[in-house]
Amino acid sequence: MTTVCVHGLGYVGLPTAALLAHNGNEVVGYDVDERKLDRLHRRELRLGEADLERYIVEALDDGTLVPSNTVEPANVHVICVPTPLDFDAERADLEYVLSAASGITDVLREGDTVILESTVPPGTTEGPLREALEESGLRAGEEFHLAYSPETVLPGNILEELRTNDRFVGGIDDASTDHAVALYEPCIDGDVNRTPDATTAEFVKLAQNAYRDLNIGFANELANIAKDYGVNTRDAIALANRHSRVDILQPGPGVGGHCLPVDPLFFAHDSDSLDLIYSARRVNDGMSEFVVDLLEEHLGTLEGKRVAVLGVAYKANVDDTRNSPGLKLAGELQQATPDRALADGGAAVETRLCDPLVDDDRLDLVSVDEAVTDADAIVVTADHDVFRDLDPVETREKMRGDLLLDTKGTMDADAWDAAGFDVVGL
Ligand SMILES: NC(=O)c1ccc[n+]([C@@H]2O[C@H](COP(=O)([O-])OP(=O)(O)OC[C@H]3O[C@@H](n4cnc5c(N)ncnc54)[C@H](O)[C@@H]3O)[C@@H](O)[C@H]2O)c1
Ligand SMILES: CC(=O)N[C@@H]1[C@@H](OP(=O)(O)OP(=O)(O)OC[C@H]2O[C@@H](n3ccc(=O)[nH]c3=O)[C@H](O)[C@@H]2O)O[C@H](CO)[C@@H](O)[C@@H]1O
Repeated sequence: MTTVCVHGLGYVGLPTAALLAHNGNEVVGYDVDERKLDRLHRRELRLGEADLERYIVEALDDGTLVPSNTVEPANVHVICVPTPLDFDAERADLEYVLSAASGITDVLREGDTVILESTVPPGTTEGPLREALEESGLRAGEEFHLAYSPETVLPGNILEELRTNDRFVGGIDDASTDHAVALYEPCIDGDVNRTPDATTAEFVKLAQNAYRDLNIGFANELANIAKDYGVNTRDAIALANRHSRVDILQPGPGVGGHCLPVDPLFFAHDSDSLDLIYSARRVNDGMSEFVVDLLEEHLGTLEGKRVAVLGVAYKANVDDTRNSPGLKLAGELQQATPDRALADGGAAVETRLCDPLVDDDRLDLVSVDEAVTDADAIVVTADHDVFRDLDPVETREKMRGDLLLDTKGTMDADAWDAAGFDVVGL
């Protein structure tokens, strides 16, 4: 039986640990966060995906997955720790990866395999990770195996994608690739593809996320252009996509999450050749300003207006607020009343934030009812099912104004229009 130690039990590591545990491996899940480990021991999982929670609990209950606050010796170490962007330095912060590596050096044995799954700049596995692991005194490629295999699951559908997505695996040599492929192949229905080396695998992961960011950026730019021509962007995109070689994504209030707004910039680590990638980032980041301008245009002025922002999760039906477009929009609305107007006795715009999926004491979140009561406008910034189910007639009765700005194109425009709303989209 293969023993595996998974380092980092977050959105990626915990499901991965369960997948490996369900497929004949003895898995220890190591995390530095004691509260997270306590919650796992108590079976308190709040992942928002019921099938995934059951799957993880099964592995915990049958003892094939054991949470631990110490790094354990294992045949395979899988690293799934965060790789945030240091926004000021515009560089990936590799601190967590290097600290995971340093934990592994204490237990690494000859013949073991280390696989990095975190999203990283090209060259990380061959460079800083290898160097950190060799502090153990063992040589990568000669005494232990080292590979990179990115995770590509889509939050909201993690279990299904974990089992069925194709994977790609790049080792620092053929034997390392063989060992990593052997770990994943029995666990997934998708193909396990070999890349020529670890750096190519790292590059491919960034290319996928940059491509998606660019495609959304194109849709967002179309939304800006369509406004100038009085064209409905979503209708136009649907028609354009009827061509078999066109596949444009959807506009929105910005690109959130911790992957698409971050990962494309990792390409800049050792390259000055980024251009489109920066443009897409600029367009996507500019969408909150576009939405503020739309609101102002339709409300006449923002001064003294009450705006209900529905959705602070970064996308539909998840609880994750990292780089949330809804929060960014609310922040920009707060800044939108000019100091001059305030000095003249004008009132600031009031925003009420609402997201029934998010449980975060640091945010001043209110119920949908509280958010819409006496509001002048609703801005929908996340396409949660729970918002789509709102009754437009009842909502209209509670409100002071009649503007529905649906940045996600998720509400039934005809029904809201019939209930007396001024329905505006992107
Ligand atoms: N969430 C996703 O949808 C997704 C998808 C694909 C790839 N990724 C990438 O996977 C990586 C992990 O992302 P995530 O969303 O799971 O992060 P996360 O923040 O949800 O979880 C990371 C976990 O690692 C733990 N940790 C930090 N340092 C550690 C250490 N030295 N040893 C052990 N544990 C440590 C943290 O306590 C945390 O529980 C990132 O590189 C991310 O870009 C994420
Ligand atoms: C290549 C790819 O598929 N990568 C995925 C991505 O996962 P994600 O959850 O970050 O991705 P999205 O669902 O795209 O959401 C991001 C933001 O874009 C907004 N959006 C989306 C579609 C659209 O048409 N218009 C929009 O405006 C949306 O609202 C949200 O704010 O990265 C993960 C980590 O690397 C991957 O594992 C995962 O495969």
